[in-house]
Amino acid sequence: MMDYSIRDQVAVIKLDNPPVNVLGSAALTSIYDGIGKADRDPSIKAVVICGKNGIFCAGVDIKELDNGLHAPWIKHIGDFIDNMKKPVVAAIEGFALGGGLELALFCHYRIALKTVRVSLPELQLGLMPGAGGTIRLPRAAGLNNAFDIITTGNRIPAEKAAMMGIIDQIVTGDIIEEGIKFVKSKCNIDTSLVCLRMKTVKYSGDLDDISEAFMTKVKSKFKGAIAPIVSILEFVIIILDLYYVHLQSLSKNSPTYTRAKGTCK
Ligand SMILES: CC(C)(COP(=O)(O)OP(=O)(O)OC[C@H]1O[C@@H](n2cnc3c(N)ncnc32)[C@H](O)[C@@H]1OP(=O)(O)O)[C@@H](O)C(=O)NCCC(=O)NCCSC(=O)/C=C/CCCCCCCCCCCCC(=O)O
Repeated sequence: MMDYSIRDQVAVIKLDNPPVNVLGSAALTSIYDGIGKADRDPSIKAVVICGKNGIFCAGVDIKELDNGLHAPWIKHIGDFIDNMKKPVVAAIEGFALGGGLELALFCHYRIALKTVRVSLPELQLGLMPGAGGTIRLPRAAGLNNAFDIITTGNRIPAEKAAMMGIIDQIVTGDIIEEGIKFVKSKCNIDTSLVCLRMKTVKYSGDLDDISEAFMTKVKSKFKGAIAPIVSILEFVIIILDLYYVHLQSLSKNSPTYTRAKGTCK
């Protein structure tokens, strides 16, 4: 499910679940174990996560979702990386889709070949991007881009993703070599400064206007399946309301305040 190797004090965790490196229970366990091993090993200075077979990852194994994925749930990997002092880079080729993009967003950095496509297609499958996509994508790409990517499921080419802030660097050549070179240059960086979860969401305009506009768009697009879509979007909106930072400054009459307050425990 995963190859673990060490190159020049960098741990290389290579997903190996042919043909498209989906994340089932066994793959998730091996990634979690690999990251833990790299973190505990004092000789390791940084980590590269990449995929075999010319693809980073096609997401969570849809076939396993019916039966329920077993621990460690993908979010545990994100929680672990969030607290790591050693930098972790996702070295992406092919596709990073759904949980695959969410795994990449857990990492401190993302580099990609020009031919890469990324997306969060969960909504089209009746799922929500519940492995951190709703939290991290807006922090990488800004609110409008994130809503657009989440609600359309469109595959975003690498260069556009880089302009949005999802990809840190486009590279050519061998993606693993590039990953090692890149992450070695980040060994002295305070990872908490590049941890997406710690960042605030950039947006321009009024939060209520932005969210209502997207809600209207989604309602018209998913006719007949409004309830789950709306609840997914409500979830996204509530996260984006940034209660910790933003709630205090909202007018008590704002719909955003009412919605967030009612849901925030
Ligand atoms: C573009 C592709 C990747 C490749 O295309 P191609 O080369 O043409 O190959 P294919 O023929 O399409 O595929 C080859 C085979 O692989 C199978 N395949 C592909 N993708 C998957 C997949 N994701 N799962 C299973 N199997 C897959 C395919 O069927 C072929 O098999 P076979 O040869 O026919 O047998 C292309 O394949 C493609 O586009 N794939 C689909 C990509 C996709 O849609 N990905 C998204 C998957 S969903 C996901 O990732 C979801 C993530 C988050 C889930 C959240 C769930 C809800 C959470 C609840 C919230 C509450 C939790 C709170 C917990 C807490 O707080 O703690």
